[in-house]
Amino acid sequence: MAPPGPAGALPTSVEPLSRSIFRKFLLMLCSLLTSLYVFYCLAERCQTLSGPVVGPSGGGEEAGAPGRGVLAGGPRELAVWPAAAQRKRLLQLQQWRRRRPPAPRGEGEEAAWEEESPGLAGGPGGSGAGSSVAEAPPGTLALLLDEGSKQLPQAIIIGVKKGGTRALLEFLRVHPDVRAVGAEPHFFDRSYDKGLAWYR
Ligand SMILES: Nc1ncnc2c1ncn2[C@@H]1O[C@H](COP(=O)(O)OS(=O)(=O)O)[C@@H](OP(=O)(O)O)[C@H]1O
Repeated sequence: MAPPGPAGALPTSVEPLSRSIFRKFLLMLCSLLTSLYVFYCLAERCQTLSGPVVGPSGGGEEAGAPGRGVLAGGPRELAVWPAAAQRKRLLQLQQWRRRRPPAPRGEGEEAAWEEESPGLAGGPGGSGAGSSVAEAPPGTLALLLDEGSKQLPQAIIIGVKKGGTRALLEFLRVHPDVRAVGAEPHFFDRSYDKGLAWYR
């Protein structure tokens, strides 16, 4: 029979075991923290990236065939972008209307308001030397012209077939103050008898 070991023999056999568990725990904690940090960095990077401009999929006249030479993104994509910009501008204008001081007002009040909202102070509704539509945020002009309501167009592109009218429309559409119909309405040659109510 083996002689009993010295006092403390049991703790020495247990110690390496707990040490290895502790080391594993540390390793797991480190890898968890590293993956959390990587995830955090990626999330931050995603926020700073601009979102993709994605148009609704599907064919149709507006979708445009490849190789038509309009823009690399294709007409569908361009048709979507103004809608997002419009929503943003609508919000801007709503904020601007909320913040606009009631008229009439004194010179002091106006100056204070213009200090508070320098980017919007030039919008219509303001007065004085600094007020002009050009100083308002982009897209304000279209909103102030009651964009979204049923109106007759302010400009019409007329052209022969294969004359490059689609390309012109798509390039104009890029501007945030330009709102264009999706498909060609063909009012004057096909739907004139339906009247202006149809055209609006
Ligand atoms: N800047 C410029 N220079 C030369 N050619 C151009 C330009 N812009 C558009 N295009 C060509 O015009 C064709 C499309 O014209 P439309 O948009 O009027 O076509 S459509 O009739 O409405 O279908 C189309 O030609 P095809 O590709 O032969 O169909 C376009 O490539």
